[in-house]
Amino acid sequence: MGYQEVLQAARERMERLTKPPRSLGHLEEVAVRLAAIQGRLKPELGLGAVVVAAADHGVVAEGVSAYPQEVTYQMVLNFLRGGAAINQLAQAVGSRVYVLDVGVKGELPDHPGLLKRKVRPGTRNLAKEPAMTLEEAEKALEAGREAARWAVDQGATVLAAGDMGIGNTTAASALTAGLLGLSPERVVGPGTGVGEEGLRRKREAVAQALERLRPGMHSLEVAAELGGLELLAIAGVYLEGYERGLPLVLDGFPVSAGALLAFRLNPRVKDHFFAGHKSREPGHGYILEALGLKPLLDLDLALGEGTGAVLAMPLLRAAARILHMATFEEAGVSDRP
Ligand SMILES: O=C(O)c1ccc[n+]([C@@H]2O[C@H](COP(=O)([O-])O)[C@@H](O)[C@H]2O)c1
Ligand SMILES: Cc1cc2nc[nH]c2cc1C
Repeated sequence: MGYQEVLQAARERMERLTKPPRSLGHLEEVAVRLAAIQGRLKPELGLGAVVVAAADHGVVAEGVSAYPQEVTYQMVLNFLRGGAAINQLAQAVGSRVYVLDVGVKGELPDHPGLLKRKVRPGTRNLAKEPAMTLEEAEKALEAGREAARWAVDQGATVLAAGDMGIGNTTAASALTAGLLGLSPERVVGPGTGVGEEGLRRKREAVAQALERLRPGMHSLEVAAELGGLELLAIAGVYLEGYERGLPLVLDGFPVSAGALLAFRLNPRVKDHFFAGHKSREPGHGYILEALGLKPLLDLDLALGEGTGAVLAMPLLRAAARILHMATFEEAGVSDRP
């Protein structure tokens, strides 16, 4: 049975389960979509994994972040030592963390939880010139695919992407504006917390980058122009995760910008997408709207790293169990007055 047939059969089963219709709210749609993705009426989720893609951004030279560039490198070390939010939240929900260096400035140590696939030490400044070449974009995408294969081969049954990159909300804003045809004013937000002046510089940087786009450009060319390397890797994580048949959980703004790119490269990935949460960053809402996704959580998070995605994984796991409930007929429960 194909995706649509299982989806239909799961919807029919949902109507016969021992509960009033639609009483499990949005989790019911999550459950039937999980059934369709897994091709079985009683879906089940085991191990979860998050691939945290990290890279630096030349656009930090424009003064667009509240933090210095070296925080990217320092936070990757923190991920490897288990001291970051994603480590603790992933541990709390029983999810694995895989770190991917696709463009961090500086030499990182070898570590069993780190895939070293640096394409270049950070993007070029997207306000002034293309963030990367098309060849570099393709390499970053492939690095994300490889990281996803690593996670799946180690037993992941549900996959998320996370991001780390000082300056990446500027790149994510540019990519979102470029792919959706939105103005910088609508998509640019405070990121790590820049003030009014910083916001003005961010909007200006995005506007300068958008001027280089030409009608009819391929999505991958747009992404190479705007960056960043980790956003391309994230698109690769989702494309590979889709091809391996896994449910895919989105995180906040930068991760969702990568997911939007994945959707443009293969629209079918959307069947496997779940929006983990709604970020505080204003541009995120436009992406979720464009993808037709309803976020599972709304906790005022604005961290990234995949935190909102792993927090939603227990909800997905629980939703899958709904289809294991007894039907009215099986349980001998009356279903009419
Ligand atoms: O996930 C989000 O929605 C999100 C919102 C704001 C900031 N971040 C994180 O903060 C960093 C980018 O912020 P900035 O201000 O340096 O562009 C990057 O490491 C992201 O993971 C993430
Ligand atoms: C400390 C810190 C941690 C982060 N995690 C993701 N983005 C981040 C940005 C900063 C500044």
